[in-house]
Amino acid sequence: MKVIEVKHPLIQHKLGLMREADVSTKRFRELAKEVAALLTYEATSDFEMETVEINGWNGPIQVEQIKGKKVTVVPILRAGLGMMDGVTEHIPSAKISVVGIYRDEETLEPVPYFEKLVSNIEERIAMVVDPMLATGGSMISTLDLLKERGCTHIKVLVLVAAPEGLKALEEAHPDIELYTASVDERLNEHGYILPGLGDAGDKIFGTK
Ligand SMILES: O=P(O)(O)OC[C@H]1O[C@H](OP(=O)(O)OP(=O)(O)O)[C@H](O)[C@@H]1O
Ligand SMILES: O=c1cc[nH]c(=O)[nH]1
Ligand SMILES: [Mg+2]
Repeated sequence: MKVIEVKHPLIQHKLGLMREADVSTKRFRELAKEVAALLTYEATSDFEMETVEINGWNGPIQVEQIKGKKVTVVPILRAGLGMMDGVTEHIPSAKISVVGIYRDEETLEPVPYFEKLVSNIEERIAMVVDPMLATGGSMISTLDLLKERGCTHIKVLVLVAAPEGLKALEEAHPDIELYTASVDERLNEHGYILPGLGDAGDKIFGTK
């Protein structure tokens, strides 16, 4: 599995602001979107290009365009919705495939509850977004589902990843690429990432 921890100053600065204990819902939501947009910039840097001829102001010219597969963004409900607009800011034509999974607070096991994928998803690059990769269970379950539906080209974007989650994801899905703003230290005894962000879903939706 290719893990890219993006150390760009804008990303690191914004992530630092998100870690403030008293960050407001509004600010957290804005920053989640901004960091997602910056991760998208990095995650699309290997998209294949082709030269095409167009009519320029002074006659025919050759320009570079992105070639080949189209994109579907896959937000994992709920918290993944907080990153979705950051991705579509740069890829406005992307179709959206929604996966609903929550993590059981006692067992930490993923519980799937919703799925609405675009048709012909196998023809698209899937860009899966979720702010937190903790045990990795929710992401592994999502990627299991996407592969069952035929996806072969998957990029994962998370704001913060725990080493434990990265290890589990590597074992389950070694073929994917993961982009993150930070590989944090560890999980605590309740499965929360340290130093982490706290409960990202609650912070984005204001449910606490
Ligand atoms: O790697 P894991 O151990 O599976 O944990 C990470 C998951 O937990 C959070 O979702 P949560 O279950 O809190 O749902 P929510 O987005 O609705 O708040 C987070 O957004 C991830 O989906
Ligand atoms: O640290 C964590 C772990 C799981 N889910 C979150 O929102 N935060
Ligand atoms: Mg949550």
